[in-house]
Amino acid sequence: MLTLAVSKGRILDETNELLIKAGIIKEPVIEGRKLVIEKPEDNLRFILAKPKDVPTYVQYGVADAGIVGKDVLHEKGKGYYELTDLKIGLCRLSLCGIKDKKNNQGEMIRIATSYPNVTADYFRTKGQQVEIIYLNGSVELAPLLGLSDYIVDIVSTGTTLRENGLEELEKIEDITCRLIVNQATYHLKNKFIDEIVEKLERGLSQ
Ligand SMILES: Nc1ncnc2c1ncn2[C@@H]1O[C@H](COP(=O)(O)OP(=O)(O)OP(=O)(O)O)[C@@H](O)[C@H]1O
Ligand SMILES: O=P(O)(O)OC[C@H]1O[C@H](OP(=O)(O)OP(=O)(O)O)[C@H](O)[C@@H]1O
Repeated sequence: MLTLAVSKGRILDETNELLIKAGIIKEPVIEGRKLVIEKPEDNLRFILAKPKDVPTYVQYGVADAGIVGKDVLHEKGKGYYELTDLKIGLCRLSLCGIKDKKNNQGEMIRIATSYPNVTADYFRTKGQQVEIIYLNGSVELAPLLGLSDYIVDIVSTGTTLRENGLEELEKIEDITCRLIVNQATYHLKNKFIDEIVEKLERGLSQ
């Protein structure tokens, strides 16, 4: 039996589609109030977790493996093996700001984001000092209200930016979901993990 932590919310439908296509499960994992879902017929148990918590469950070994976006992994660091790019949950992390706005020279730039580590890495690489303001969501509000000069956030269709008079200035990275595996599980249940990876890769190429 393998325990798989999957992300609740917007990527669950695509996750189900891929797991079914790969022949790993027969019926979808349904998001309701039940958070642990047993699928003895597939020799699997699913944990429905908040995306940002998936790496924690895997790192501590209460889940053997997990499916979660690269944005979360980049932000939360290591402690697990990242095995497969699942090519679902496609979006990008970008630096965005108010259309055509110029900043005052010489002032420290403020960036609002839910991704403070990714943002800090990005500006460190550029050699630019910035002030990072953490927000949980609706980050696009920050430049509109004068809380920040820019934001670093997920862009998918670009609708949220457009509807708020913002523009994408620089893409930081493309995001897709990854299969991550607990390090001990990887060694102890190697055959099962290899089988899952093989099935996923076959599912992806269909
Ligand atoms: N347009 C998008 N906006 C946000 N996340 C997206 C988008 N497209 C794909 N994703 C992926 O989905 C994940 C976020 O899923 P979701 O929005 O359900 O979680 P959340 O941010 O925890 O939600 P909530 O807003 O309820 O706190 C991201 O980590 C990212 O990998
Ligand atoms: O380019 P788009 O297709 O408009 O998608 C991007 C938006 O979607 C996400 O927000 P979400 O809906 O998760 O809400 P949040 O702002 O509360 O995180 C993200 O943070 C952007 O705001």
